[in-house]
Amino acid sequence: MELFKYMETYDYEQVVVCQDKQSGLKAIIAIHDTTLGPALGGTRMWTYDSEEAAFEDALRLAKGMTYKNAAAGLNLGGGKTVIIGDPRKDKNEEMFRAFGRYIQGLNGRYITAEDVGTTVADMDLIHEETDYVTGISPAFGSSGNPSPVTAYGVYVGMKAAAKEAFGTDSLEGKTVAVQGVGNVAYNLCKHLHEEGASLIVTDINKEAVQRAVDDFGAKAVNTDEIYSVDCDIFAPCALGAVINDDTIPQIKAKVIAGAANNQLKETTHGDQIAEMGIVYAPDYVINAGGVINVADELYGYNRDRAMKRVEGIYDNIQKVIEISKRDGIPTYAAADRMAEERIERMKNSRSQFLMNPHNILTHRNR
Ligand SMILES: NC(=O)C1=CN([C@@H]2O[C@H](COP(=O)(O)OP(=O)(O)OC[C@H]3O[C@@H](n4cnc5c(N)ncnc54)[C@H](O)[C@@H]3O)[C@@H](O)[C@H]2O)C=CC1
Ligand SMILES: CC(C)CC(=O)C(=O)O
Repeated sequence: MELFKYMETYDYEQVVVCQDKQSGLKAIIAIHDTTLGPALGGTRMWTYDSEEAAFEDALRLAKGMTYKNAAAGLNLGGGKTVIIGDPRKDKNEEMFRAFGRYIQGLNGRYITAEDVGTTVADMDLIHEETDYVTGISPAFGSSGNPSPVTAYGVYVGMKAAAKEAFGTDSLEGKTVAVQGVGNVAYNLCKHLHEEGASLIVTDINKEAVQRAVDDFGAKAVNTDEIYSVDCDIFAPCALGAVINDDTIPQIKAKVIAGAANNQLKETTHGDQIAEMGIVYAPDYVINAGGVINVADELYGYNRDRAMKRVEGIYDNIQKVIEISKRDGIPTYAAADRMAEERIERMKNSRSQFLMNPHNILTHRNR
């Protein structure tokens, strides 16, 4: 990858590479755009096949956060971190504290939270070094683990997409195929099960699958079978790029609505599923519940206020569908248009993010 060329093409502001020999920290903080406010986005810890793959993931995820935060109406820009390593084996206290110092060094331009491979306990360690972290333990006046709230947002967004595809937003009797039953999807399955949906699940982690089978009567399938199962709704809730040339011909679902970031491998795949008549709930619109919840910490966390805003994901998915019909474009492009228009409007009134008292996480107890 030619980093500067890539940054220039997609308008990235900053990429910070962090290395701490003692703890083994190797992290990439990507800040895409701070027009709307400080860049807020989670920290993913994952074993990447190459450094290039880690850079690509950080960059793509950071840009996704710019669009997610803009589309959700938050006064936040987009950024994301990836830490290279195995979250089951390579974590230690010094690593997250060293990472916290790097975040502190950015002086509020970037605020972190959980993502795949990181937990509330990791965020608490980061908080030892910086206030620019959300999703820490509720004892600090924080919102805690964002995953259940992300799941609730995906659930209400899925209902809005179902209304478009099936004429009703009831999910009772619908079959939902869920790819990955981790932190978000387990909670999503709970909502779906409670409403009377049938579940088909897969995961590379056998214990996660067994839990969904035991708790929700889900049917388990192999990881490569999930695309082709007979279902009404496909919910990608693992990693990105799963809507691609190989998988699209297998998909029988009428709706794609899930938590995973960057579900479309390329935008052309969004065009293809639209041509097939599939209602696609754009990933960054439907999975904004977690960031809406943690962002509420900037105002002194209020769960009722945050949850009310998360419920707005239903309306936001409807709005995207309306724009898609009005302008004759696929839903992914409609979501991009909605986000870009908001950023553009704000760009006219101010450019780069400047620190002000509302962006400092001073409302919590230490
Ligand atoms: N946690 C949150 O609040 C948010 C998460 N997301 C996105 O949602 C997705 C899921 O996030 P979490 O539930 O937090 O992560 P998680 O790590 O708890 O769950 C992901 C699950 O996917 C499984 N998985 C990985 N590769 C797989 C494959 N090829 N096939 C089947 N299963 C596979 C993993 O074993 C794991 O159980 C990620 O893409 C994340 O970026 C988006 C917004 C917020
Ligand atoms: C987990 C969220 C709090 C933020 C994030 O990184 C995301 O929405 O992908």
